[in-house]
Amino acid sequence: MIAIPFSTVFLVVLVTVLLNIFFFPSLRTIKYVMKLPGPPQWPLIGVSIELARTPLTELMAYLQNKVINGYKRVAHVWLLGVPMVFVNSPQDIEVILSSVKHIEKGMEYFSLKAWLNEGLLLSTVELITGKKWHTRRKLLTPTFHFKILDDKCSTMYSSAKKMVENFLKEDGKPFNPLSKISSCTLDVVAEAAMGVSLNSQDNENAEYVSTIARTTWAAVFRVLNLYLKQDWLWNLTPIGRQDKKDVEFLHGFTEKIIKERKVAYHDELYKRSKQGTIIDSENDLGVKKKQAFLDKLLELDADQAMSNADIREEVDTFLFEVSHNPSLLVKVLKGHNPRLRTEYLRERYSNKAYQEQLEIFGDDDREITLSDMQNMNYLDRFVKETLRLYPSVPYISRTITEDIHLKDFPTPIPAGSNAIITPFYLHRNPDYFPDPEKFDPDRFLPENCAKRHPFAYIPFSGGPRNCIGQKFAMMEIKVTLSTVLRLSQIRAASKHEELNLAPVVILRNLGSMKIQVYPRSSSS
Ligand code: HEM
Repeated sequence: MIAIPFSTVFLVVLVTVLLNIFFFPSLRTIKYVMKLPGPPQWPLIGVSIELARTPLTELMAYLQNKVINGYKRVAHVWLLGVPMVFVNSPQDIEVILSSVKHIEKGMEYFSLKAWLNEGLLLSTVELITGKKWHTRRKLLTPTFHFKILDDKCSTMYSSAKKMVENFLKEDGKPFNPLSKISSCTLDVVAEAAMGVSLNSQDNENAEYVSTIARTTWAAVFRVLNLYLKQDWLWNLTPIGRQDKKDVEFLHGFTEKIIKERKVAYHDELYKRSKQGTIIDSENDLGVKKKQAFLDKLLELDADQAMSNADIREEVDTFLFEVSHNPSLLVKVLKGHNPRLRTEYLRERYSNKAYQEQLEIFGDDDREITLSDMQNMNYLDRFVKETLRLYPSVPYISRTITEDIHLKDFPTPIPAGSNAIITPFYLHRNPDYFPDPEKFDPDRFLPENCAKRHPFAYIPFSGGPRNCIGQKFAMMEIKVTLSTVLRLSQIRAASKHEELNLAPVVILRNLGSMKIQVYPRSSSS
């Protein structure tokens, strides 16, 4: 038997491990990235060790010190061989986001893949047909048309009303509203986009909401500890094993929704065919009817244009996106802003927003309509300003497949790097938002917006891969806030200092965020 020296075995193991955990960019990418500005760091390993050690709640401050402050345009850091290029100015961000070339999502999104697969958020351009994302986006865009949303006001209003009733059951005692808001949003999206009643507000789906929170946390943990990228290594860890179970649970939940709607859809189809009316996409006048999201997918399923797995990845993606709204609503309700503190909602701003509701509805407790919403100009600015300070997507990333040449900038951002945009800091750029920490809805008066660069404010991203659900999201937020303001009064019960923001895929508060809710009397 030939004796293999221990040093050779050690070397082979080391190389295998390195090959599994390290990324190897091309020499050309390395050459150009090294020419870009950036903080002092180890070559290629970069900030990997520091990042793995940084607690989630300190991550935003860490990024600010490392790659935002002092870098008006571009800064690079390395993460286990991955070149991360932070792009900080609206002019340069526009070049990336508005391009049809740079639409491939960044490397970091791999950690959501097991759950969301090739749904719209993560899907890229297919190698063979070059079409996956384009085809799906084109298909799904009409399902968020305002004509479809028009019918959804009523669903949104009754869910919001139920949420306020649940708030009021707390009898004015301090409580964390997140789970109640999440259940309300889940119900709205399930009903409005999928045609399924979930009754989450009666506490039936609390596990789904908490599992999403755990899965997104695990996804961020994995990116920060990038040596866990390989599935075999990830599945060896306790967090990885729990994550696998969670993803199975989330998939089971969506499959149940699809199955339920499928039965109802085919029943409807059967009834119509018996009555001699066809359930197709044209109305009596021969005008193309807009279909809601899940029905559109089921129609394609019936035509065998989409498989069960295709439908599930889209439904998973849309249900995941639901988690943006609760995170935002909590921030609005809690009113965490250093300048305004606990009096924020009760006093100046909420009074203004409430006065607007009074002007529209008076004492009438009727449902809200789309045309009411068009008159809520102040509420609109209020929500936009909240999204400026607390964009629920604080970090956007793209894999760069072709060099990007920025205007008046000596070095290209080379193909093979990851371009990163941070709306959280972009929205705090004093060149575009003077005194950036000040909460001031009037920044969004038309005359003030007209002067601003269009890519200085991008809570819903921009360009071809912007948020497909933004009209739906804005509508739901406004219906919910209008209902909350009309029916109740809110006080923040925890202090601004107790806030602990962390980018857990979306921007979450890991600190305390209790509120107190009282009925709105006509005199208040
Ligand atoms: C306050 C609420 C929301 C905010 C701030 C928000 C923000 C965003 C942002 C910034 C992106 C781009 C992400 C990236 O490029 O990595 C995005 C994408 C997306 N959003 Fe939203 N979103 C919200 C609510 C929703 C809702 C309610 C839905 C669906 C019902 C939705 C569906 C999507 C989808 C499918 C994409 C991927 C689009 C694509 O890549 O083509 N979003 N969203």
